[in-house]
Amino acid sequence: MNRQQKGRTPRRPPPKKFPGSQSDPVGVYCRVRPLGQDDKECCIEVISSSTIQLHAPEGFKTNRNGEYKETQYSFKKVFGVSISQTDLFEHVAKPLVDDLISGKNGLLFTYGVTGSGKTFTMTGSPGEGGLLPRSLYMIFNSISPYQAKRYVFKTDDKNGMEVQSEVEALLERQRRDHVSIPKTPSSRQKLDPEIADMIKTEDAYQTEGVDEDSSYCVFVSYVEIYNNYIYDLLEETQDDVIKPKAPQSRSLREDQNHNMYVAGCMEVEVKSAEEAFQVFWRGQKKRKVANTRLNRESSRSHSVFIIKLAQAPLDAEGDNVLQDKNQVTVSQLCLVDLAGSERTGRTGAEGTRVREAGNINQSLLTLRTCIEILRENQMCGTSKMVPYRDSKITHLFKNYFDGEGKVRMVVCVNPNADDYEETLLVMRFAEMTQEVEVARPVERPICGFTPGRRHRNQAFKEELTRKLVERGGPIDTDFHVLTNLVQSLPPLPSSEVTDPHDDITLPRLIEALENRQRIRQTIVDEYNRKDSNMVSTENILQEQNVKLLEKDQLIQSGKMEIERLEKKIKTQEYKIDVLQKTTKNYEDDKRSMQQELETREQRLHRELSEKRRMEQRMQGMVTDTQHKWEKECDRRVNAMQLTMQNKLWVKDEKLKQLKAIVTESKTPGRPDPPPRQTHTAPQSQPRWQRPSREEGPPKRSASPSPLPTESCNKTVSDVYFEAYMERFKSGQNVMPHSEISL
Ligand SMILES: Nc1ncnc2c1ncn2[C@@H]1O[C@H](COP(=O)(O)OP(=O)(O)OP(=O)(O)O)[C@@H](O)[C@H]1O
Repeated sequence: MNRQQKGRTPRRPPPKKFPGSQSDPVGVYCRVRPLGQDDKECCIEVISSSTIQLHAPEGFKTNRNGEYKETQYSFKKVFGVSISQTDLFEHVAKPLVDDLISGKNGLLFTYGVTGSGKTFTMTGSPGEGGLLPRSLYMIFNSISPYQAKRYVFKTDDKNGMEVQSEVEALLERQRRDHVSIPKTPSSRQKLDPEIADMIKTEDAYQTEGVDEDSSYCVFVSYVEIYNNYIYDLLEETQDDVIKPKAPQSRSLREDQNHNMYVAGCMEVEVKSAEEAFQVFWRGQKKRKVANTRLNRESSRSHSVFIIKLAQAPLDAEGDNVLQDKNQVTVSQLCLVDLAGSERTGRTGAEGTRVREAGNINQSLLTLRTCIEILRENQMCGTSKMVPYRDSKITHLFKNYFDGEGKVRMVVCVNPNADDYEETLLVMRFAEMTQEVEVARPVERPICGFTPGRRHRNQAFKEELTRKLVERGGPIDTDFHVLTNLVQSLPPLPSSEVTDPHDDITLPRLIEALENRQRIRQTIVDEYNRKDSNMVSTENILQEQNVKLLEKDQLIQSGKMEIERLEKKIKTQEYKIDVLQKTTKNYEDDKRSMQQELETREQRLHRELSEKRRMEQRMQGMVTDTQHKWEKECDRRVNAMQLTMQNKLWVKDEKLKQLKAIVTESKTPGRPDPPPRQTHTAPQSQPRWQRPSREEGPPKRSASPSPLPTESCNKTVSDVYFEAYMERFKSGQNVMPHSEISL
């Protein structure tokens, strides 16, 4: 990263434009004054026509709070020490004067540390007039031929302007001349030598925006804001030298167009730049006297010089100012020399000085806060309240920031290293200020009269004079013209006849007279021709007037049509907006319903598959249970069959034994059958009686042994069991033991 890039303050994106109207950023210019004789170290370097670089002086060589040793700041334009007052005026104030004459407002203020050259920039010094005298000079240079007579325009004390008739104005002039009403300094009065050098300038700047069919009038006022109180510097006071009256503070009011103004503030009508500057100087002197009296410095108050320009169209004849208050356009240019920005601690200020510094800082801080909030509102689309009312200076200029004209600021810097810290703060604020946008003022409405009225009227008057001359009009006016005419004719030769035979003198005289007669005739013809030309020109002009009127009407109707269409567009846009919102709502609904549908479908699928699984499981269980029951039934049937077979077998066995017994008893010599073993059948024991542990497991009931040879130590049940097993092995039906009953 190179040195230049390192310290560069990052540029922010351009702010948002005003909705529906064009806007311009606050124009911030930087002027670097030359280093003072006693100043040793310089901390500022102009590195391009729009950038300056601040170098930290010796004591600040370490990086504090992450700041770089060099910091760069960019502005609309940076003027180095060699810039002349003329060039500065041309860049900074001339466009504002152009605007003023075109009926638009402007605000120009100088801002900077004490001693940085604010007053030098605004007021100037002898031989080097500042922006203020140069602006006055340009204004009067442009409007002088079109100025209204004194008191034709009259302020109404409510920030409005009234128009008086020529007669009323004349009466007022006479009244002021005879009654002891304080007079404004006349332009013919000799200029104060102190200021003569400041107002004289070779640069005859003029604006092209002057409307020749309007009449102009300039009013100036000059106020000072000290300790957040407004004082009128042009107020006429009958000062008592012994016991001077304390100056009266003025309040701020809002007019019917919501513009702020200083109530009861003196507005002086001026007819020339010299006169206006004289008024300004009177205010300056008053300021100086107040400063001496109150023991304060001029740099501790803000001074506001307001140039108000009233303009009204001439009537249809192009003769007088139109007597219609609504046709008066009032524009104003405020030239503000702000109090020096400084830290309280720096000058070791005490008591009143601390309060002063506090108030200055407070008002400058409010200015900063207002600018910050404005910028935030514009860049982020927020609508935070801008605290204009917190300070008189911001409250007075509220309209400018709300879109009442161009705002320009000249930041003055002293390259002296001692001012480094304060200059840093000033630079930051100034750079931020240029990010604020101010709505461009609207164009003045066009008046319905034909242009060129003033010239036509003047030409008509001249012609009338000439006609009067020819017809022997008023002597005092036409004598001069008549003399000129006679002088322009060739001189008559001498008519003295000394000799009766002189035939030269008379014919020469006759010839000269004939010559004069011819010239006269030519002049008369020329006049007649011009007269007829004039008539035809007037006819053409009248025709053109009619055409212009028609065009004006067309423009008016066009404007109305545009307005109507704009309204329609707005309505349609509103409808589109509503429809878009409705569509969006429907789409949202549709989307949520589709989502709901999908969720339900998924749930249904899940439930179906669950059901199928359940069915399969139930099917399996049914089959299992069926199998089990079939098996059980089979088992039970088999068991029943076995029981029955066993019973049959037992019966058979019994029968067989009985048969054998019967047969043996019939057959002699046959050995006795083995003694029949008696057994204690478990059945003999009652069913409810549990056998005791000593008795051991319940004994099987004895039954007759099928194999008597082994029956000596076997129980009947053992015998049965073995027989049963044998039968089982041989595949015969067996009877479960439990089913055996004897
Ligand atoms: N660009 C410049 N060229 C020459 N001299 C200058 C320039 N700027 C300022 N000065 C001189 O510097 C001195 C201080 O300037 P000035 O009074 O204008 O400062 P300031 O900012 O108005 O101070 P304060 O805040 O005290 O009113 C004056 O003597 C002035 O002539």
